Amino acid sequence: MKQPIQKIAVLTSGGDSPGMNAAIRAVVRCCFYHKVDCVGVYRGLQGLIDADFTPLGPRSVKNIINQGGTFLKSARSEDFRTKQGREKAYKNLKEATIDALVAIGGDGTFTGCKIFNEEFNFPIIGIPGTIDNDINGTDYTIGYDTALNTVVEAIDKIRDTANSHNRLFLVEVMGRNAGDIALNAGIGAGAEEILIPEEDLGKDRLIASLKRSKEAGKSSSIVVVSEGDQIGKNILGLAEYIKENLQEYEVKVTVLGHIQRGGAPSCYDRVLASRLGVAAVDALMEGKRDAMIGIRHGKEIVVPIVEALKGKNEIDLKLIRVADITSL
Ligand SMILES: Nc1ncnc2c1ncn2[C@@H]1O[C@H](COP(=O)(O)OP(=O)(O)OP(=O)(O)O)[C@@H](O)[C@H]1O
Ligand SMILES: O=P(O)(O)OC[C@H]1O[C@](O)(CO)[C@@H](O)[C@@H]1O
Ligand SMILES: [Mg+2]
Repeated sequence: MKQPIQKIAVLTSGGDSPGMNAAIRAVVRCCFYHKVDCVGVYRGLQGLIDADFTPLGPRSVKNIINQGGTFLKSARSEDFRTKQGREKAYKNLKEATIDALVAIGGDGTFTGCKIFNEEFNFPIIGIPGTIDNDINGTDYTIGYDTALNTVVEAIDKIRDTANSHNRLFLVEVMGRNAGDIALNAGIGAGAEEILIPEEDLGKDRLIASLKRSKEAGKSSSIVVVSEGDQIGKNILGLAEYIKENLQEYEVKVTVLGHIQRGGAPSCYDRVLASRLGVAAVDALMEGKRDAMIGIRHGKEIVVPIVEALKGKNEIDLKLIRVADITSL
């Protein structure tokens, strides 16, 4: 018979994302609700290897629902990629009498957790926390909505100056290999063109489209470029290409960078994080293992971790059409 869970650890791993604190808070308070102990792990999976643990109670997580970043800190751990590192992590978990783990992070974090579970049969539930929205089995990841709002606000400001000077701006946004941020923020900010890894626009089509919009009477242009897009990977090179092939505009480049990962979480992300945090602990208490809690059609769902790792949610092709039509 399985031992009942008496102590749950929680960690945040990979790139931080707004709402991670709200998720930790929900996990801690749901542990309290179930009368099980909760332990925070500092610096993600690396903290398991270094036994960097701290006890957490409901009051340890006061006043953090509105804070960006993660008070438990995050890390990208090279050690956890090694068998030796993971053995140390397991030994530390056992010594601290921790029975289960809630891991808040992205696809890399879940990959590490899946391997760890296969090796040591250790109960883990994942919560998708990444601005990239690049995880299968959940409509949204924690931090994505806030990042979208940050990007839209920034592009709105760029639009003001682009308009005043009749300029074309290339705005690079994050998303690793996923175009979700670029596509949705691009539509929200009224971008003329959006370059995403899921659709190969090609440089010639881009130039032709920008020429058309100039001829249609537009005085400025915004091109949102996903960092993972093939022709956008070298945004400065792309700017040079546009300068050579489109004399109509003065071309400028803005790389939004890590501003997209910071800031107070939106209400949507706070609520999402709270729901997924509670559902993660509930799932562990119900005996679920090796799974991720996602949100699908507005409802919390339990997704096997292997499913969550089957690539990302497909981009909605209808959105590309919406972007094309609304930028005419
Ligand atoms: N194949 C793997 N084996 C063991 N551990 C892994 C593996 N892949 C990733 N990890 C662990 O997960 C950590 C986080 O992964 P990664 O840096 O890809 O971020 P993420 O969780 O995908 O988040 P984000 O993409 O939002 O930054 C890695 O630093 C590493 O410790
Ligand atoms: O600066 P870092 O932490 O290496 O990571 C940057 C990457 O992390 C992400 O922000 C996701 O957290 C990606 O969009 C980006 O490619
Ligand atoms: Mg990732």
